Amino acid sequence: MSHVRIHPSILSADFARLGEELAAIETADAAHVDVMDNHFVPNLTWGPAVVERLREVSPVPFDVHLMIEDADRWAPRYAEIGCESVTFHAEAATAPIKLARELRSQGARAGMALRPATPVEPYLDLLPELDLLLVMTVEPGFGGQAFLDVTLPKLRRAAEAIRGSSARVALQVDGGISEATIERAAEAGADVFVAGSSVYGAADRAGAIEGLRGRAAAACGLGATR
Ligand SMILES: O=C(CO)[C@@H](O)[C@H](O)COP(=O)(O)O
Ligand SMILES: [Fe+2]
Repeated sequence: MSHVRIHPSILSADFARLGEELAAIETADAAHVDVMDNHFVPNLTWGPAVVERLREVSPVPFDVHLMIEDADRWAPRYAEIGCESVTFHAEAATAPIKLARELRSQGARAGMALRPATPVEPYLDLLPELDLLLVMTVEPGFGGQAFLDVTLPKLRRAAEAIRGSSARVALQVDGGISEATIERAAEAGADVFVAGSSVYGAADRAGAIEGLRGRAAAACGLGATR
């Protein structure tokens, strides 16, 4: 059984057909939903009203990635509308422990994300409060960017800290994940892979998902079975 999880990002989907685009990734482990406010990042997507309706039609759970300021105020709303996992940025949360506890108390998995230049060390004591740690492998804001190899040492240190802790924390990577890069991220210790352009840019979305899953699982030395 592989613990590799593939989360296609609907940021690269056709926004005029989001319901169908979610149906096209039913073999994925979750849909990655990027929420941007044009303040924390220079881009704007959707808010809770749109995400709530999309969740109602989605065949897969929602992994929400909040690239917004004032995360303390808005993140709980995404748990309330039924998103299974809610990830806020460490740089945007005033009280990350309180926020993570609030998300968990609402039944969601609590995730915390780090920009490429944000070190992981100041946050290691928070691992028991989290279900997921997201190491951004591009600067947040846009799909289709090149994977930043400079983030790999941080990913390795995060993986080592998670292995050394009693906390069960998934290690997610997001940005530039493709068949050319996923093995590097898997070898460094990631187990949840966000992929936008490499899944939605492919004609066969299910094939792209299985291709990524197989490569990541092989890189982890686990074989491709789920
Ligand atoms: O959070 C983000 C971008 O800020 C991502 O989730 C992107 O949507 C990933 O897209 P690709 O790099 O895989 O094309
Ligand atoms: Fe994302």
